[in-house]
Amino acid sequence: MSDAPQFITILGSTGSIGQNTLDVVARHPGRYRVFALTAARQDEALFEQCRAFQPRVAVLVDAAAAARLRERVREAGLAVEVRQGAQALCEVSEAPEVHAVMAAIVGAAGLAPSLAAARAGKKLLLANKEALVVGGDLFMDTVRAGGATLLPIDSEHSAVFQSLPEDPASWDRRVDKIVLTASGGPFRTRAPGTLAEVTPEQACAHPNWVMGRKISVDSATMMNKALEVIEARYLFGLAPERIEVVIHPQSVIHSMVQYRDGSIVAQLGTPDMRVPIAYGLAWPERIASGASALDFATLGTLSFESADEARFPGLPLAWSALRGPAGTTAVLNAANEEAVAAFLDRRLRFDHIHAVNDATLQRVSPSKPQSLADLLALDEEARACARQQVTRLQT
Ligand SMILES: NC(=O)C1=CN([C@@H]2O[C@H](COP(=O)(O)OP(=O)(O)OC[C@H]3O[C@@H](n4cnc5c(N)ncnc54)[C@H](OP(=O)(O)O)[C@@H]3O)[C@@H](O)[C@H]2O)C=CC1
Ligand SMILES: CC(=O)[C@@H](O)[C@H](O)COP(=O)(O)O
Ligand SMILES: [Mn+2]
Repeated sequence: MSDAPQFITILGSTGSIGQNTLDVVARHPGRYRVFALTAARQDEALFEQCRAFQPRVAVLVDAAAAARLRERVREAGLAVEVRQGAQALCEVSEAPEVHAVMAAIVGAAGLAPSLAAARAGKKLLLANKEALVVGGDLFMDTVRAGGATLLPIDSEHSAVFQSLPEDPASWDRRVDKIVLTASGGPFRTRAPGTLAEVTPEQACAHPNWVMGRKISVDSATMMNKALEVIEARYLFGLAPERIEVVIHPQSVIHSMVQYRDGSIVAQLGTPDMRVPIAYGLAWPERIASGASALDFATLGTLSFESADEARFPGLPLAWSALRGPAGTTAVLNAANEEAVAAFLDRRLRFDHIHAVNDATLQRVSPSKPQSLADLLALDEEARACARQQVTRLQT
């Protein structure tokens, strides 16, 4: 590495992953500088980050929030250029000064700027799993064509990446299967018959991780793991049947790779996203993350169980969507985003999230998406269908 600091764009800097990324960046001021910080509408939080990290650019998607931030930045005399709108997210992802882009927007809204970073050949640190679930092969083709370096930030995929051999060309030959661990979420032992009554607050109370609301609900339905199976399929190129899920309630083993000879290599650690973030930022080096290491003397029992399909009916949708025509995973993602938003808004029962996803998959038939425009059109078609299902289930 040269001595000059590397410039980083953090998409979704006000979120859980964004804040953890800034925590790691702050520990290494000589190594990293912030080029751009972005958010949807939280101008107060973004202003505080601008004061602390002095980025060159700050982006807000919401116009009124951007106007407020521009005014605050001017009053404070900060040398930060404030830009507004979704196109500005792509501009700060592909800017020539930028070395790495942390993709930490939640949902399909992160697809276009992630693709912009990939096309521009950046080091792309991918937390935004929905972007890959929607983009699929087109996403991976863009990474290859752009000469980008794609590093997974999702804890399970970082664990798999750390457990795989260095040479991707040998993965298919040497690896038997990938085993993703799942916590089982807050309702792992709750009677399935009572899931109709759970509240957004209960669903967001993850047992091991502090995360944004959307992914927390996904963990509670195990749709997070379904999205992660799809994410693993595209990242690592193994057939879907060679990707398994096991419930491991302690979230200490972050995932595993089983080799042809029966050996299993795993990555372990305390549940702290600063570890995969620091790994991705510094790869192939290792830098301090701020996380504490495991203490085996006090760790206690590590346990494992299989996922009950009656309790978690969304999990098998990962494999069925991967078996469907190209674009099916984008339909599943769009339905789930709409269903989770409706649940968080108290317009949909928790156990109806799966009903919306399943019904949307049955009603929307994708034709092979060839471009970002095709994907966005498919995403919108599936959302419209999912919204109809939400309305149907309300009445
Ligand atoms: N949190 C975690 O520990 C983990 C998260 N991930 C993944 O990382 C991604 C981010 O998750 P998390 O940090 O929890 O999410 P949060 O909800 O905490 O943060 C989301 C960020 O994205 C911004 N944002 C939301 N909608 C838009 C939009 N339409 N356009 C532009 N920006 C937008 C938000 O801005 P604003 O604040 O203004 O709303 C915020 O900065 C998700 O894909 C998630 O699945 C993966 C593994 C672990
Ligand atoms: C931290 C992280 O990567 C999350 O995706 C986490 O894994 C969620 O936990 P579960 O989905 O296993 O409950
Ligand atoms: Mn994860």
